Parts: sequence; C-alpha cells; structure tokens
Amino acid sequence: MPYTSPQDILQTRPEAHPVKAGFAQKVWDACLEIIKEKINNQAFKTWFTPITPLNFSDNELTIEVPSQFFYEWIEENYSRYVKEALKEIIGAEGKLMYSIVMDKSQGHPVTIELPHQNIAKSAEPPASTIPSPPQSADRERFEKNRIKFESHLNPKYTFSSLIRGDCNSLAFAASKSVAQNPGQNAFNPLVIYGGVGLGKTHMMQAIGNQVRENCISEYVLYVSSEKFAIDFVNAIQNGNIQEFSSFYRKIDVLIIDDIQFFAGKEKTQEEIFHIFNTLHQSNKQIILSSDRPIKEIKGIEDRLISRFNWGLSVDLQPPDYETRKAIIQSKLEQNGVNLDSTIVDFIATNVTQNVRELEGCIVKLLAAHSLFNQEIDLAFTKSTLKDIIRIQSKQLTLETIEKAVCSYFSITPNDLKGKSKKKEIATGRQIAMYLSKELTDSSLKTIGLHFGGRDHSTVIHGCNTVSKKMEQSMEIRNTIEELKKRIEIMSM
Ligand SMILES: Nc1ncnc2c1ncn2[C@@H]1O[C@H](COP(=O)(O)OP(=O)(O)OP(=O)(O)O)[C@@H](O)[C@H]1O
Repeated sequence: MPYTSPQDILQTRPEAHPVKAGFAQKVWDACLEIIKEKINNQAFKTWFTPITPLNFSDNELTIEVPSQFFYEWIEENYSRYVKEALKEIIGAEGKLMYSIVMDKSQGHPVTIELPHQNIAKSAEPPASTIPSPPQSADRERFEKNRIKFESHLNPKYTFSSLIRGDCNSLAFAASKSVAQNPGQNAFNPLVIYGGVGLGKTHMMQAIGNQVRENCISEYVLYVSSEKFAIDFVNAIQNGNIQEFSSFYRKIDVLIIDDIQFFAGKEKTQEEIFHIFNTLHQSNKQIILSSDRPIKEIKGIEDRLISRFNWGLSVDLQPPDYETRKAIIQSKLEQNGVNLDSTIVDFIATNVTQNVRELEGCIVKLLAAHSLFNQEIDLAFTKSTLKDIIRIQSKQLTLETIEKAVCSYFSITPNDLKGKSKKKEIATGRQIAMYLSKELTDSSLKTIGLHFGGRDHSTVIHGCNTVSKKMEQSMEIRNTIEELKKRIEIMSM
C-alpha cells in the first residue's frame, strides 16, 4: 500500500470519537511502513503480518496478537520500533494496547488485554501458566510410567548444552516456551527447519528432555521419519497396525525428525495425518523437523502440509562467528581442554556452515594430539584439519590473496603496495597481510616485501590491528569470511 504520511492520517482522524477499526488499520499500516524499513524481511513477515489492528481511540491503538508468547516476543524485541513508529504517526501521546488471542484452536478466541511495557523480561511464559505435574499417588504412577517408557531421547541434548546465538534465537525461545507448556501453546506443531548439522535434532530433543525432567508429560517420544515409516510397514506386514496406531495416539509429546523423508510415502502420510489429528485435538504437542521450509517439501499431501503449518515454523541458520567461537569453547570445556585463541579463531573462521563439522574438527584435533603426543599449535591444527578446512597453504600464493583483496575493495595492486593512507587502501593492505599470514606459510619478511617492501614489524602491526578489529566489528569478520571464500574458490 502506498505510504500515508503522518499528516495525512491525522487530517483524516475523526476528532473526539472513539475511532473505528478502519482508522486503526490506517494507523497500523502507516506504522508498518516505518517498521518495515528498520527490521529484516523475515522478521517482519514472522512477527508483524500476523498482527491485526483492532481499535483506535483516545490516542490508543489496540493490536491483536496470536499468543502470549507472541506478545512477549514483540515487547522484548520490537517494541522500540513500534513505539517510534507510533510516535511518528500519532505523536508522543500515542499509546499501544495488546489484545492476546489465548486459544484460537478451540474456535472461540479468548482475548486478554495488556498494556504496552507491562511484561517480564523473559520470553518464556509466566510461571503461573506452566502446568504442574500430577500430585501424590498419580505422580508416583506417572513417574513410573515415564521412566519405563522408552523415549529414545539422547540425554546429552539439553538446552544447557545448546549455545544460543542470532542464528537460533527464535527457535530457542519458541522451543523453551513449548517445553514449559507442551500442547497448551500457539506453536502446535512446532516446526524447526534448517540445513544439515545445524542443531535441529538437538533442539527438539532438548524440548523432550526438559518436558521429561520436569515431569510435565508422561509419554514423550522421539522418532526419525525413517524409523516411523519402517515400523509402519512392518506393522502392516505383521498384522499389528492396530497396536501401532494406538501406541502413537497415546503420546503426549511426539517429536518427528526429518519429515522430508515422508515425501512420496502415501500410506505413511495417511497414518501420520490421522495421528496428527488425534493428538492435536487432544492438545498433545507435536514437534517436527525438516531440512527445508514445509512449503518447499515436494510429494507431501496438501492436507498434511496445511496441518504442519498450523503452528509455528522457525528456522536455524548457520552460526555466526561469535556463536561458532562459543560452540568451540563449550566443546573444549566439555573435553577439559584449553586451546590458544588463535586456534579457536582459525577453526571458527574457516568452518562456517555446519556445527557437526565444527565438532568434527575438535574431535579430530584432540585425537591427533593424543596419538602423536604433540602440542596443539596453529601449524599442527592446519595440518591435522587440512581435509576438513580446504584452504591449504601450498595451493595459495600471495598473488591470489592480493587479487582477491584488490577486487573486493576495488583498488589496484599498485594502491595495495603503495604508500596511500586512504582508509579503504590501508585497511585492504592490512587485511591482505593478515590473510597472508593466516593462510600461507610465507614468512613475515616475505609478506612485507610482497606488499610494498615493508618490514616485518609493519606486517605484525597490520595483523594485530585486523585481529583486534575482528573482535569488535561484525563487518570486518564478514569481510574476512567473504574474502576467504573467494580465495578458496580462486585457489581450487
Ligand atoms: N547451537 C549449538 N550449540 C551446541 N551444539 C550444537 C549447536 N547446534 C548444533 N550443535 C551440535 O551439532 C551436532 C549436530 O546437530 P544436530 O544433529 O542436532 O543437527 P541436525 O540439524 O539435526 O542435522 P541433520 O540435518 O544432519 O539431521 C550435534 O552434536 C549438536 O549437539
């Protein structure tokens, strides 16, 4: 919709009357135009498109949000933008009110109203909404069953062993919310999707483990789609289908991994459809994972896809540099090992797309260390991990680094080797030196000579400056990562 200026809106605003929803819509649309400019597209779609403006009166805009969690998330993360937009549209006296739909699935939305800025800091549901475990005799039976029941959960996969970063913060918050209140929230099913080795299984099992630990639900089951499909076929062949179906219908929290494997398996999908309906209708929690967004899975029936979309879909992105470093540190701590920060940096900078691969590097490094009884320094790390980290010193020349840096900063080799102190050129020169030191075995003297006949102390200074800037600036880290990718491609 075309942008309506704050003045346009105020001019059309009826003076002393409570204002109808049409006007609330106008105010909200204008707010959205402003908010859209300030946050990324994905966040905008996830958090702002589900909001409905309800009413505007006495300078107060009421917006309807789908759940308590949604309200808390908006307040925690985006209220600043909403406030700024409201101020721009209505003026400093503009107020925001939330109306929360408590339970849309029952067909009768129940709304509660909450003023802006009236929430606890945490994005988790208030303690009063967490169901308490059953009491006394019931509890004894409950715990017995819970212990007897084979959940197929790996006890290692907990929230506390999962590092939280920008890459997984929404999935993390939603998962914790589900773990505290399974089946009784707006995220049913909760779908976690993302690329290989990014922590989908870990995140889903952390929910299951927490639910079990807190005795919230009796029957928590983790199953891979493949196992489900195989068990289903076996049940048909052995005439046990009744038993199979009733087993799944009694589950309280059903976690199914890698649902993309259901593609093309029509009979299995039909069974899942009926199980899904039974569980969902009885407010049992369903948690699913997939390697891609639900709408991109081909070969799954529309009616199933539409059900999978009833709750919340959250994605896991490859971890950013800081999160990668934190994951490496935590894996080292678990192994009781302390490594120099240059080695942690080296791994974090070079393994960017997959947490499993990050873990693989640590395991390999520690194994090689104990086998060869050799100190873990940068040279040992590079040679041990050369199959995983494809940048290899012997393939790389200083010319390749020079070319990549020049093209990235749009400068010439003469600029790079010359004396100019212009910011772009001086930064490019220092980054070229840093990359040469990190990615090749060239001596400081050789690097200095190559980049304009400088001495080794200038190279050390350049490298240290870049390392420090990387600690402080995401932009520089992204630049280094991007350059490494380009250099890797150029030297293949
Ligand atoms: N944020 C994180 N913090 C700590 N460890 C993590 C994190 N993300 C992933 N891991 C670890 O990385 C490994 C791979 O994670 P996981 O198996 O959950 O990934 P996945 O997305 O399910 O992979 P796949 O697509 O292959 O099924 C696990 O050992 C997990 O503990």
